[in-house]
Amino acid sequence: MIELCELLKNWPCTAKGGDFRALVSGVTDHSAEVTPGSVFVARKGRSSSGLDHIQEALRNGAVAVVTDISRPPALPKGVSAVSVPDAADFLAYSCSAFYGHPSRELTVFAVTGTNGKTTTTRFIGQLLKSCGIRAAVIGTLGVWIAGRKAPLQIPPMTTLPPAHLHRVLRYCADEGVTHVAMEASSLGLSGRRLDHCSIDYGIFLNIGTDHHAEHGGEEAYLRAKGRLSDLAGQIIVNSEDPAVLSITGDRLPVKTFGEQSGGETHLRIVDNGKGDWIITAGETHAGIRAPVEGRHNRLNAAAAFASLMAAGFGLADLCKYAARLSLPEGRMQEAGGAGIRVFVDYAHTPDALEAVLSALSSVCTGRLISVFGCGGDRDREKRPQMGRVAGEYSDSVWVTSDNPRSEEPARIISDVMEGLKNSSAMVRAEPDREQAIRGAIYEADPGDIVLIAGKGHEEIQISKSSSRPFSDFRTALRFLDEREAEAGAADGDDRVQTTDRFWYDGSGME
Ligand SMILES: CC(=O)N[C@H]1[C@@H](OP(=O)(O)OP(=O)(O)OC[C@H]2O[C@@H](n3ccc(=O)[nH]c3=O)[C@H](O)[C@@H]2O)O[C@H](CO)[C@@H](O)[C@@H]1O[C@H](C)C(=O)N[C@@H](C)C(=O)N[C@H](CCC(=O)O)C(=O)O
Ligand SMILES: Nc1ncnc2c1ncn2[C@@H]1O[C@H](COP(=O)(O)OP(=O)(O)OP(=O)(O)O)[C@@H](O)[C@H]1O
Ligand SMILES: N[C@H](CCC[C@H](N)C(=O)O)C(=O)O
Repeated sequence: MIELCELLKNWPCTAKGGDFRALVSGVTDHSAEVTPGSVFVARKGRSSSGLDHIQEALRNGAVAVVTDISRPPALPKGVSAVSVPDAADFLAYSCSAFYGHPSRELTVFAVTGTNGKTTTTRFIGQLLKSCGIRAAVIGTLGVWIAGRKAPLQIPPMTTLPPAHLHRVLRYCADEGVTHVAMEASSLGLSGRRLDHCSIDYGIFLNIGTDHHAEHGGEEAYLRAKGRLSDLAGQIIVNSEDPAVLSITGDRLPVKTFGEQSGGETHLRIVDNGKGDWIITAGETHAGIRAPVEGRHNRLNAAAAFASLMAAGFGLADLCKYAARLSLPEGRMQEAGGAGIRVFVDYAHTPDALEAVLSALSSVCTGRLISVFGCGGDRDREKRPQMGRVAGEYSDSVWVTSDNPRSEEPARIISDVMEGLKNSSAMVRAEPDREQAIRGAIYEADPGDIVLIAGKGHEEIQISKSSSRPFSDFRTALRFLDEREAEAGAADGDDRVQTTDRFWYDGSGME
C-alpha cells in the first residue's frame, strides 16, 4: 500500500481536505469496486458521469475523490478532494503506480486489429511456452498463464480497465511471468485503458468494419486503433493492409508480415497449395505444417512469428513449435456426426465471416450452409455486409439472432436480409437461434459443411428480456446426436474425426 501523497506526487493537481498520509488500498473509477481506503476517480463517461456515483464510493469507504469535472460536490471532512487536468490520464497512471508499474517488469506484446486479436495473442503465448518462457495471455477469453486459466476476478472485457489491468499484471509478475501478450481493442485504446502501460511491441493485424457506431464513425475508429502506435516501443505491421499502413503513418515498423515478398525485416508466409506453409524471412526459408486452417489464421501466425522475431526469438525454433499451435475455443471449432462437419466460429464482422467461409468453401465437397445473425446495439452498417458475404459463399443461409441486446430481433434480421437480396443461396429467417441451428443441421447431407458464426465461445445469449445460457457448440452437438439417433445410426463410427495429420520435419530450414 502507498500513501495518498505518494500517489499524487509528480502529478499536477490541487488537493484539499482529508489525510494526505492516508494509506491507499486501491484506485478505481467504478464506485462499486471501492473498498475502505480506495481512491475513487470520477471521470466523465458516455452513459454517466463519475460524479453521479460519488455517494456510493463514499459509502464504500473512499478516502479521496479525484476528478477533472468542474464543480464536484462538497465531500465529507476526512475525504480528500483532488482536482486533476485529465482524470482518465490520472486513472491509468495511478493504477500502474499503485501496483508498482508491473508492466515495466514484463515484456508486453499488445495486439490490435478488427479480427484475430484473441487468436494471435494465443499463438504468441503458445510459442513462448514452447520456447520455455512463462507467458501470460490477456484478452476476451480471460487471463491465461502458461496455458492455464488464472483464477482471477475480472470484468468480461477484451481490454481490461486500468484498475484491473495493472492488478493482473502485478499478479503475473509475482507468478514469475516474464512475457505478456494482450489484446488492445479499439474501445480500450480510445478509452485510455492502456495509457501508462509499458508496451514493448504493438502488433497491427488488419482493419475492417466494426464498432464504428460506438466510436462515432470510421475515422474515430481508425484513430483509436492508431493510438497503439503512440503507446508501443516498437511496432509490427501487416504491410498489405492499407488501413493499417494509414494509421501507423510515418512510424517505421521493426518487422512487417504478409503474403508478398518484402525486404530484410519482412516475414512472408504463403501456402504451397498442399497445406504446407512456406515462410521466408530475409535469407531464411522454412516449410512447416501447422494444425490450424485458413488463410486468416496463417496471417495471425505470421503476426505472432514476426512479433517474436522482433523480440529476439529465432525463426528455426518458432517454426519447430508451429506444429503445437491451436486455435482458441470457438474459433473454427469442429463438431461432426453422420458425415456432416459443423464448425462454430466467432466471426461477427464482414471480413471475419468472409475469412472463415472462404476457408471452409475450399474444403467443402458438398453444400455450405451458414447460420448467423448480428449483435444488437452494435454497428448497423455491418449487417447487410455480413448478409452479402454469407450469400456469396453459401448454398444455404439461416439468418437468426446473435445477441439482440435491447433491439428487436426482427429489425436486425431485416437489416441482414438487405445484403441477401441478390443472393442465389436458399435464404431463411429464423429468429430463434436454437431452431436455426437445428434447421441447418437437419438440412445437411453427408459431405456438407455447416458454419454457425458469431458467438464462438460465448456461453450466454443476451436479449431485451433475459441473459440466458446458450452455447452454439453444445446446441450443435445436441442436434447432431439427435439426428444420428433418429437415423438409427447411433454407433458413432461414422463421426468425422479430426486426425493428427500435421508434421514438421525442419526441411528447408537454412
Ligand atoms: C464503450 C466503452 O468503452 N464503455 C466502457 C466505459 O464506459 P464509459 O467510459 O462510457 O463510462 P460510463 O459507463 O458512462 O461510466 C462513467 C464513469 O462512471 C463509473 N460508474 C458507472 C456506473 C456505476 O454504477 N458506478 C460508477 O462509478 C464508470 O466506471 C465510469 O468511470 O468504461 C466503463 C468502465 O470501465 C465500462 O464498463 C464500459 O464498458 C461497457 C460495459 C462495454 O460494454 N464495453 C464494451 C463494448 C467494450 O469495451 N468492448 C471492448 C471489446 C470490443 C471488441 O474487441 O470487439 C473491450 O475491450 O472489452
Ligand atoms: N486475421 C484475420 N482476418 C480476418 N478474420 C479473422 C482473422 N483472424 C480471425 N478472424 C475471424 O475473426 C473471428 C474472431 O477471431 P478472434 O477472436 O481471434 O478475433 P478478435 O479480434 O479477438 O475478436 P474480438 O475483438 O471481437 O474479441 C474468428 O473466429 C475468425 O472468423
Ligand atoms: N466484443 C464484441 C463481441 C461481439 C460478439 C457478437 N456475438 C455480438 O454480440 O455482437 C462486441 O462486444 O461487440
